[in-house]
Amino acid sequence: MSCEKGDGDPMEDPLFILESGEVYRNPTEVKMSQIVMPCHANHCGELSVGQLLKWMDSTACLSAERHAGSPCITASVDDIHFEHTIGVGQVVNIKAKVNRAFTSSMEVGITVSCEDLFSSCQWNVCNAFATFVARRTEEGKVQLKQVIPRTQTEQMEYSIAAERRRMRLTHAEIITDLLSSNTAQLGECQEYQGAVSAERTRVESVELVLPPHANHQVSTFGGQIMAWMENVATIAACMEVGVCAEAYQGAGALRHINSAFMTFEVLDKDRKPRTLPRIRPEPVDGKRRYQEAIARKKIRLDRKYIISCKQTEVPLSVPWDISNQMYLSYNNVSALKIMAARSNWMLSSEKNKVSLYTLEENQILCFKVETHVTVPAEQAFHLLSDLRRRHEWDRHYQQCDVIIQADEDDTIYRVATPCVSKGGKGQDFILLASRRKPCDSRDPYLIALRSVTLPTHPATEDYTRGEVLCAGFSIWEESNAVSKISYYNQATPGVLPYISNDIAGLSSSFYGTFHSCNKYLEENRDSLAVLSPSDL
Ligand SMILES: CCCC(=O)SCCNC(=O)CCNC(=O)[C@H](O)C(C)(C)COP(=O)(O)OP(=O)(O)OC[C@H]1O[C@@H](n2cnc3c(N)ncnc32)[C@H](O)[C@@H]1OP(=O)(O)O
Repeated sequence: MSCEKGDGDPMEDPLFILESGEVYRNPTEVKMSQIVMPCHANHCGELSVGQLLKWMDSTACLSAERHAGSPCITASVDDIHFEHTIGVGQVVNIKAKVNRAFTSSMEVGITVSCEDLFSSCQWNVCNAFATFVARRTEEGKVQLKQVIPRTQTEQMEYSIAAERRRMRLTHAEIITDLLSSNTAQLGECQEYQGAVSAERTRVESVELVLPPHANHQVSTFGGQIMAWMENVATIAACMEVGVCAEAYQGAGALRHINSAFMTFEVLDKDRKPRTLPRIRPEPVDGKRRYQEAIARKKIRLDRKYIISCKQTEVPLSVPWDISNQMYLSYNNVSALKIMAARSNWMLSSEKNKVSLYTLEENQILCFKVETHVTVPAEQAFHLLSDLRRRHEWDRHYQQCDVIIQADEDDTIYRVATPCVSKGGKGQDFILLASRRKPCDSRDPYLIALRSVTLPTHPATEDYTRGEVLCAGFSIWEESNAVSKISYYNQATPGVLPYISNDIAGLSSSFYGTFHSCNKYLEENRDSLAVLSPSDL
């Protein structure tokens, strides 16, 4: 844990001075601070996670309602990783703001930090994303107003919120696919000596919903339900605890309310993780749950590895497999969105209406080439997203083959490029191309590219294996007939030989290549059938 004194990231500051000089505060931001008292603590004297979830839910609900202007309800909360425990006497600071509104639902970003008042130390505890839905009215489903992102951070969050939504709405499908395609790899339920029967860890609690458990809409607080769930999970605790909440009234039937999977790490007296006894699952359903728990663990680890790591910490090429396809695709698109949302791009040069921008951050050079074409954005998107046609305008794409058509939006290609030095070898790249159409008029069309590794396509002697960390196109519709095309590339050592001359010389083949790109797009502006690789 690092002790950070001070005001934190200026981009995160609620009062932000815009380029126009205007002082800006996010209108949906809600902040709440609480001192942790013994009544909030668990048996270890630390703030109970359930209590924290309650506070987070209340803060986020206020933020959602401030945006919606009407009552809202918690639909779901994405995985949360709690990085630190919080002790009695410490202060919890919770900040929530609406990142993006869709139709009737909105994503609320929540950050929790902890503060020791007497030492002025503060540290991050967790970041979470919750989805709130505006309650239907007599007229039906509510159409929320759009969020207008103003700062760079807000623009990034707005843009990536669409990707997170895509992921959360397909989460159940990922688990099903992983179970059906990968059962053998997930591991069989083995017999272990001293294993504890799963039935022995079962804990049930019945709670009577009383007025203090209700929210201002006089229904049970989502956070309260999460707190009750955390309570039973703590009593049952092994590594992953499945919790199901059901409700009934009088002699009425049980109604499923919510399910959650909580992961606990048990520490020994030296605060080191303890090895826990194995679980012996019950037959049939128990074995299914056991397999599902292994699948979820794999997904959690993939998510943590691929999504939570900082760009600079992830190895350039991540192994691709069907179970992490969704996260790699997310990572691919969100990395490009983050690069595109940066506001500190410097114009290096301009020629024939093609502009070259550079950006240097953490000693990594990124560049952006921007141009306008008289081609509708959707057509440009189709033409540019089929990498097999890129040789028609980019001489670096000597050969390009589809290796895997993962789904309609994700394709893995092998691209071979000519050698750039005398007597040297050409390079080849295994690239994941992820395409996205806009969710609304504030989104561009996107084609994101990054390297992946595939056991079926190892490096060969004939080529040097190159790697792309983050590259791709964003295509904005400027009018029905005109689009703005931006090409981005984060220069890894493998890509540098192709660009260093241009950046230094501020001219030559960049402009040639993008001039050819314009020509290619304009010549194919009216081509009727543009095949996507999946049509093959
Ligand atoms: C995490 C803690 C949750 C709890 O503790 S439960 C206690 C508090 N919450 C509640 O009582 C909510 C109970 N649930 C409900 O009322 C409904 O399921 C809910 C959330 C209104 C959705 O109703 P539906 O019939 O599915 O309505 P719909 O298909 O028109 O969807 C409305 C919008 O909600 C979104 N949605 C539904 N389930 C989701 C989920 N699991 N995660 C993220 N988003 C979700 C859905 O995409 C739709 O969004 P949009 O309108 O297109 O913007």
